[in-house]
Amino acid sequence: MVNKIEHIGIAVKNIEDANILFEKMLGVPSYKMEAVESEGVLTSFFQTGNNKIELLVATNPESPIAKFLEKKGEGIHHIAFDVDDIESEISRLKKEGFVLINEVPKKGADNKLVVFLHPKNTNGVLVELCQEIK
Ligand SMILES: CC[C@H](C(=O)O)C(=O)SCCNC(=O)CCNC(=O)[C@H](O)C(C)(C)COP(=O)(O)OP(=O)(O)OC[C@H]1O[C@@H](n2cnc3c(N)ncnc32)[C@H](O)[C@@H]1OP(=O)(O)O
Ligand SMILES: [Co+2]
Repeated sequence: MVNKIEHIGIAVKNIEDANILFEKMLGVPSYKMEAVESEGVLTSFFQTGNNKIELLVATNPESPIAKFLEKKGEGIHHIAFDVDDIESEISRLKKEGFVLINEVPKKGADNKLVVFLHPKNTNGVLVELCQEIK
């Protein structure tokens, strides 16, 4: 079951500047900054009500965020959904014909297991599924 939107990922060039901007915009400070080496990203999370924003800056030139910024500039990078059982969602979505970028869940930020669906058959939207690590 795909539940609520877990976070919206936004690619930024400078995380310090973006933190200041989003704190002004949302009226709350970032509650957590966390590097995810495997993705070559440093993340910064904001929460307003039930909504989360994940700011992402590249920590190396091979990072997907570096490539995205080069190609498209700053902006919305992905939409993440909360799921109860990531393994069953993987098999369900594969049966539905979606292309998974990683078929084995990997450790994401904010204590989650994550997989990504390729934007080529999601109407151009990079979709992430997140399961809370209990
Ligand atoms: C996991 C930590 C954290 C968390 O929440 O816990 C994160 O969210 S980390 C986020 C960063 N990690 C990822 O994005 C992993 C999944 N992404 C990838 O594997 C790649 O970025 C991929 C496969 C989506 C694209 O990589 P590729 O090397 O193929 O780049 P191209 O520029 O050649 O793109 C191919 C094609 O896809 C379009 N594209 C790329 N990125 C996006 C995007 N974010 N949203 C929509 N579309 C995207 C790109 O425009 C190309 O389309 P084309 O029509 O061929 O121009
Ligand atoms: Co994310």
